[in-house]
Amino acid sequence: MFSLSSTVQPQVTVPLSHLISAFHSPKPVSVSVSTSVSQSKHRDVVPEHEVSSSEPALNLRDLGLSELKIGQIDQLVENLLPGFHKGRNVSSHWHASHVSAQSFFENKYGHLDMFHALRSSYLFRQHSRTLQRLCSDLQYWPVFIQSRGFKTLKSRTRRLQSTSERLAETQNIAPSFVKGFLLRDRGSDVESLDKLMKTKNIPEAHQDAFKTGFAEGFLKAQALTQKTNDSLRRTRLILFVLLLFGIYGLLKNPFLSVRFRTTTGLDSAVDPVQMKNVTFEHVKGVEEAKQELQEVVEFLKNPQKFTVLGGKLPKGILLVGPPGTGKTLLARAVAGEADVPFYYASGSEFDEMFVGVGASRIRNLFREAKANAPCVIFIDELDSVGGKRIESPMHPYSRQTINQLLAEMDGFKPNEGVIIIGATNFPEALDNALIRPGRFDMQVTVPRPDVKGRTEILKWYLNKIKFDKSVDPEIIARGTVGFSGAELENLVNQAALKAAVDGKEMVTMKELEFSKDKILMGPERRSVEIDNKNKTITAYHESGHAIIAYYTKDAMPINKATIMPRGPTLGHVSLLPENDRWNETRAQLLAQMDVSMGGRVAEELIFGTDHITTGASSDFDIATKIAKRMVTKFGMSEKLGVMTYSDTGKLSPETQSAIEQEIRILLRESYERAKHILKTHAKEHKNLAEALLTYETLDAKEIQIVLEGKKLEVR
Ligand SMILES: Nc1ncnc2c1ncn2[C@@H]1O[C@H](COP(=O)(O)OP(=O)(O)OP(=O)(O)O)[C@@H](O)[C@H]1O
Ligand SMILES: [Zn+2]
Repeated sequence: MFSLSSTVQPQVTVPLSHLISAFHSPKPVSVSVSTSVSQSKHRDVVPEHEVSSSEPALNLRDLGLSELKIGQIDQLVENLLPGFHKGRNVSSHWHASHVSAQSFFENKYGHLDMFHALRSSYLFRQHSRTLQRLCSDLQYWPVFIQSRGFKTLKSRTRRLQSTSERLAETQNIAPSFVKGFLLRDRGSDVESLDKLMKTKNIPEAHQDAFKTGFAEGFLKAQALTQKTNDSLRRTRLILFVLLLFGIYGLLKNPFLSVRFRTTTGLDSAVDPVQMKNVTFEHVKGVEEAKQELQEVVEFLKNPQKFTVLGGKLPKGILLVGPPGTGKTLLARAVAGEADVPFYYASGSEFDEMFVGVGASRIRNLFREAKANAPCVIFIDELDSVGGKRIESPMHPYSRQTINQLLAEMDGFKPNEGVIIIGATNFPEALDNALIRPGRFDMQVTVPRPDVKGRTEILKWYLNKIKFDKSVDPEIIARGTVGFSGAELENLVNQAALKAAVDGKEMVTMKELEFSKDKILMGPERRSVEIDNKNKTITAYHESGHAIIAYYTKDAMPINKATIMPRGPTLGHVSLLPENDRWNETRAQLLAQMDVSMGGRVAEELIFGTDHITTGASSDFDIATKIAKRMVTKFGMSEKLGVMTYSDTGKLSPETQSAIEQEIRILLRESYERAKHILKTHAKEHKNLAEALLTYETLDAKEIQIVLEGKKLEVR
């Protein structure tokens, strides 16, 4: 029985739409008019169009409803669409063509095609409310209209195609939830129902009831499938929205986006770094470089001013200097002073193993920069991208990358407002094409800071921490010859850390000295147990150096003496030049040799020739180097004259032995002078060694107190 009780009805709303789309045959009606009439009788030969015109019946059979009695179908439709039958005969402008189609149906099946009405526009006009209500849950209106469209277009052209092809077609064009229904193996469904009734020997009288029951079950199953499909669709939609949000978030988050971009490689974008907070004020001890870059700042501030006068500024500026001297900082300061975007790139970023990636990164960088001119592009480690174009398996595509860089630099006019600043530690490694006029044609040297520069840098970084009034940055600056800005910053930072570890409130000279020694000679080795004998030898050895330094006129002033093991040494004496030495006199060089000799002389005098140690080897290294340079480079040997001897290995044996002879004499004389001083100041030597054994480390003032024969205050 087709009982569409109120409890079943909600479920029926689902298959109704199926029924509608399945039964819907919206091919142009005029076609079916002309063909159906003329060929409807030839059953055995089934021409193309007849298959089409019988499509509704096929669909009915799909449901196993083909043999339902008219009365039963009426009942079903009445239950689905109350009042439907009353309005059936209302004419519409489509009506005429429907009649012919209907008459064909009638000829074929012996009854009227009730469901035909369901498909007509008339139905919607008359029963829009009811249908709307039925379909509202899952919004079938659009679905219905859609299915109408695709059927019209496709069904006519592929009628003779095999079933499998049809299925494939259906799969492509049908809305997903209709597919399940359409894909059903039509023939087998019908057969199985008919077969079932035969095999079960169902009597004629009960066959109707059986079919009704079957149809009911079918409708329920369809409802269930629809529900499942629907919730699946909803889940998919939610996942899709979540995915979209995820991608959006990924692109918005700067940290993630950077990572994302670097991994995408080819189309990686470049973001400028605005460096408003970095100005020339932040870069200390490189006054000349700052002055040279000042005009670039002016240009970036006002490019028109330069263009009007016809002046041309360099496109590229090469900052040359050792690591950590502030090249990056200077470039940032240029952008900061001019208040323009700063694009940072490191040469190694362009050095890619993959073809074209490096070149494409350069392209992106310049494209972005040009769009945001005036601006500064900074390429750190320029030598790793712009090095001499040597083919190497490690950098297979470097040639491409550097060619791209050259092309980009040629690609814009000098006054376009883009300034490229490159930095390198090895200018000689750069490709010549890069440093010719029109590319990096301006070179600015950024040297290691001198004592004044170092003092300024130390003051600058000391001002960022808490430090004691007694701290004299100049003393530290004098003891840190050759330190770069970065190393001095590190020194101050290490001192602050040391003070914090020791629980001090402020950084004093002690911490600064400590961190200086740590950087110069490695960390202290407090845990090393040194026996008293070795400690004593070390104390006399170091005191020997200190005594010579103290009593030799041209030696550098003493800064500190210690017998605390540090790095590879057991102790050391540090001397401070009053100033950076640009030149050294003969007397100063000899004094340095004498001070070096002091250690071994002390060992020999105190412990005897048999007890001298290996500890003086590095002292002799220093002394020998000085002596050798005096003879072969500085023309300071009377015997060998004012002449330089660069490659001593290629010299004649006589000259070689003459040089050796001279060096030996210089060293022996130095040794003798040191011996003389130590013999003369044996008492002071002993006092100093004992003070070192007691206090381990003595600074310049304490050394002076001891050597003057006064007593040290107990620390
Ligand atoms: N002249 C300086 N004045 C102040 N700070 C400096 C100076 N030089 C270096 N520094 C400090 O050291 C840090 C590192 O310096 P920077 O990166 O600019 O050196 P660099 O010359 O570019 O080194 P590299 O050649 O290794 O890239 C800077 O961020 C800054 O804190
Ligand atoms: Zn020594």
